[in-house]
Amino acid sequence: MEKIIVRGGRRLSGSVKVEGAKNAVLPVIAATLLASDGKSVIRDVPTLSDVYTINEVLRYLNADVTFKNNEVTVDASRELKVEAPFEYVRKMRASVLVMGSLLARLGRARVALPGGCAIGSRPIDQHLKGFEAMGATVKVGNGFIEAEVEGRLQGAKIYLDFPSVGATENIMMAATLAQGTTIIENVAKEPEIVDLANFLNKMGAKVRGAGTGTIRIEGVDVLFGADHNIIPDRIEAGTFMVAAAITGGNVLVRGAVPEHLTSLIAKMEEMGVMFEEEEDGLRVIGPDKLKAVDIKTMPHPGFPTDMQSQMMALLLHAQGTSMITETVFENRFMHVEEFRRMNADIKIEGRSVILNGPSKLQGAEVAATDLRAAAALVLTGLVADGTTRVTELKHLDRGYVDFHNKLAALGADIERYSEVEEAEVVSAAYDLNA
Ligand SMILES: CC(=O)N[C@H]1[C@@H](OP(=O)(O)OP(=O)(O)OC[C@H]2O[C@@H](n3ccc(=O)[nH]c3=O)[C@H](O)[C@@H]2O)O[C@H](CO)[C@@H](O)[C@@H]1O
Ligand SMILES: C=C(OP(=O)(O)O)C(=O)O
Repeated sequence: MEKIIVRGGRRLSGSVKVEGAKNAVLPVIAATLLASDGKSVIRDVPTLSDVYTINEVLRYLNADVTFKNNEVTVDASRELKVEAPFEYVRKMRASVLVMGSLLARLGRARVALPGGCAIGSRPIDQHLKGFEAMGATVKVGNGFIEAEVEGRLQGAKIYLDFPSVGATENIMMAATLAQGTTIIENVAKEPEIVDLANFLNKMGAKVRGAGTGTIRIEGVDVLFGADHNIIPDRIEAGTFMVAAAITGGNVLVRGAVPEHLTSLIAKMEEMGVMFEEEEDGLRVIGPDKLKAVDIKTMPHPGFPTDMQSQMMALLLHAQGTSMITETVFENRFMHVEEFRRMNADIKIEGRSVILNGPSKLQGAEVAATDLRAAAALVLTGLVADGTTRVTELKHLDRGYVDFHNKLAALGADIERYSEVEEAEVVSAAYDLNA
């Protein structure tokens, strides 16, 4: 088992570079399947386990995929298979994003049912509702979802019950090759949706309105491979913003796009954190004392649920009582128990948590319950008294490249070990003391 070991008490300073966005690159790679002609070249791709997984899914589907030097090349011009099996979908729910592309290109797609995960039940009914509106027959059975259409998908008017990111992306991809015009209403407005629409348009699609509440897609007959640079990861940027603020540090987050981070910056400013926009990023200056604030997660441009646990770490360190309300996922408070192991004064009340700060945080052995919780526990370790050991790092590796090394370069006292290596370090320390 691998662990991150962090000792609290250092102020962070210097600069850190943000990677390409995980949540943008996964749908973009899924969209490359739409091209029956030509290669796609995707740049600024982060070396994350989720990227390796989506590449494996595409290879299984018979696309030719290479990944080196942060560049993914996909040639999907060969005959493709229609099925994404459970072994991939289990590893990463976003595998379900190949469904729209396969259905549009082949008229059929068979994808293992994703099931729930640590943050909620996460159904995909809105994705399927969209495919059905476009003329597909959808069947669920034997652990698979199968969608099929005779001839081509047909343009349709689709209203999403909730602005789901994945449903917006899957339906948008399917609609690019449909016959006629598709209008999707109440869509997600996340920057990653805009990035996907930009990529689809480079492939020859006609997508308008991404970033607003209504997207209009005029179907075309064929799409081609295209080149694309992925946008910077706003959640990774936000995580380093919290790292700077929690330690009272001064850090330049290179590549952070302030317009993608409006709600987070506003909340952190309310807490007393200062920001300076610089040419290549955003400087974050943490105050000596942070003020308590209330937060409610919402679809973009509201406060992102993917920053909820990192913000919890920051609020534990603030003066006074705060409330965080999670409205996007019904079960995204699994990390609360782990924070309690670090002496956090925090309680769950329905869909909210109440935090009393500043908690006298103590180092402890804690286990990551999901990707963002992993980062949040490390952030808490940066200010806890003593040593914190964070395990279950498979979650962290889904979304952060070299997290501990980036923090160490900013001055954090942090290492990552396998259990065997840790035992060696401890015994070497005993030898030195002997
Ligand atoms: C790979 C990726 O981009 N992941 C992001 C994406 O996940 P994902 O695309 O799965 O998130 P959605 O926006 O679809 O889900 C939001 C909410 O809608 C519900 N829902 C969704 C679809 C559906 O058909 N039916 C339904 O009820 C979900 O259960 C959840 O409660 O957006 C989330 C919300 O910003 C982020 O936390 C994830 O990091
Ligand atoms: C929840 C997340 O991702 P996913 O949708 O891939 O599980 C996340 O990035 O925080």
